[in-house]
Amino acid sequence: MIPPKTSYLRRRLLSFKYSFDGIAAFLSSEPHARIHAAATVVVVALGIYCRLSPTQWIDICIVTGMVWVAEMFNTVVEKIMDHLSPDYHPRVKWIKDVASGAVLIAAIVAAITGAVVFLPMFVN
Ligand SMILES: Nc1ncnc2c1ncn2[C@@H]1O[C@H](COP(=O)(O)OP(=O)(O)OP(=O)(O)O)[C@@H](O)[C@H]1O
Repeated sequence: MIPPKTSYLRRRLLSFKYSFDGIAAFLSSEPHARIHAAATVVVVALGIYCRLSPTQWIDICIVTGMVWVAEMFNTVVEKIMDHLSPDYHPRVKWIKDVASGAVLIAAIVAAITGAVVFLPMFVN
């Protein structure tokens, strides 16, 4: 917790630090996160190799970011539910399944976008 008398600027800097701590915790504790990181590196390398246009880079950045955000929120939902309700409960199943469905939608949209951007460069 940030002490109440901390200056505004220092509060903002500490908030950034905690956010980066969260990203580092996600990367170090979740195998899915490392798979996403590897996939992101491959996509960026492919984008550089294919000399994507600025618009194509924006498309790829948006869908890649969507997958990261969905996966991180899904993980948070899982952790919250495991903490609050470790035993089997149909409502927990509903909550976890919907959160996981959000990740699937983001992944499908990313896959379609990736195919639309990259496939024409290799098929012609
Ligand atoms: N406490 C519970 N009560 C009811 N169903 C649960 C519970 N915990 C898990 N499940 C079911 O098992 C599925 C997987 O949940 P789990 O917490 O193991 O996620 P996971 O396998 O780590 O998911 P991911 O692959 O997204 O990381 C859930 O989507 C849900 O259907």
